[in-house]
Amino acid sequence: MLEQYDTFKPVLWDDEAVCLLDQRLLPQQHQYLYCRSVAEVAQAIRDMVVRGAPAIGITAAYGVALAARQRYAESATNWRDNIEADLQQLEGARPTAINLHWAIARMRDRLAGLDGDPFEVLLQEARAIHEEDIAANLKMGKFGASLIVPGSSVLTHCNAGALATGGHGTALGVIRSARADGKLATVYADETRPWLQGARLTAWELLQDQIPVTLVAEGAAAWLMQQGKVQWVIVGSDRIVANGDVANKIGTYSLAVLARQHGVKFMVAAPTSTIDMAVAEGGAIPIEQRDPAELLACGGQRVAAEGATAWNPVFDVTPAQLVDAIVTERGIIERPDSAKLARHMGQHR
Ligand SMILES: CSC[C@@H](O)[C@@H](O)C(=O)COP(=O)(O)O
Repeated sequence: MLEQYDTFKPVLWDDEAVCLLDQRLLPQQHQYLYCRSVAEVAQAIRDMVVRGAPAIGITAAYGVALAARQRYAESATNWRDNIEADLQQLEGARPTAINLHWAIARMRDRLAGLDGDPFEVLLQEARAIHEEDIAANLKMGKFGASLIVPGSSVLTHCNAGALATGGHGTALGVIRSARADGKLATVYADETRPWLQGARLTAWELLQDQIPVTLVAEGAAAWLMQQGKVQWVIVGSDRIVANGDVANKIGTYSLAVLARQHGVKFMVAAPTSTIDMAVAEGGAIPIEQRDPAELLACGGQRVAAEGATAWNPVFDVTPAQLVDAIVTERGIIERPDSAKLARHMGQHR
């Protein structure tokens, strides 16, 4: 399935290395970065070579396979103890996306019972995580598209596409499916400062699939909605917690407030690997703060006045009350709350 599915592949395994389409360089350059050690994988996640919650989970899973090969070669008896430092290094790469922790926890469970050389088994587990993510996105794309009335226009934020996942995408998976059903009029994409995931990545990715896209500055969203130009905001998520609160790219919360004000529907598309039932409410989600320099510059060029400082949280939390639908590979949760999330995740209350 992996081999046939994508027109481009953000994450690949290539015998000796985890190969990452360097998303810092898109859309101008299409270059793969080869990571041959777990330290290189963790660095690539920290530096945004690969980004998007499911994609960093998949990358880390391949990173665990790399680490196991190395640790087993160093010591066939102590590799299981020694690999723990590698797992922690990967977990520490980015704090908000739960998929990273979910994937490493699954790899940790898998390696616990292994005898002999662990590499092949762990590589298969990483491939399974990768393939399951694509399958989940294809399903949620269909569920999400079923909510959209023909002729609708949508606004998306950041990049929650194939680039951010194993393939197909979450929010962009819904958009791809709705477009294939002939339901979509216009797709608007926020440019998404400061990394410009919307302008650089979402626009590029949609155009690869011949889906026209219209960029807007974040500041244009209120006016776009006031003018009646969109019926849905569709976003992905880095972590959905037990009460239905949603962490996603900074600016998502503003869109949800604006959507409610203007009678626009708000959809979150994410696999169940993004749902963290161990956290009760959004206030407890760790929010990544990145270097203020990312905000003070654009395209590597300082734009802010010398002496200005910046505050750079890169995610925010949208309260569940502002969400009309969470869509996963299992189905649709309308107007999410704790009881509905628990039912969806098979936890009886
Ligand atoms: C399917 S991706 C969902 C989210 O990870 C995405 O919307 C997002 O916020 C990505 O942030 P990024 O900082 O680019 O990793």
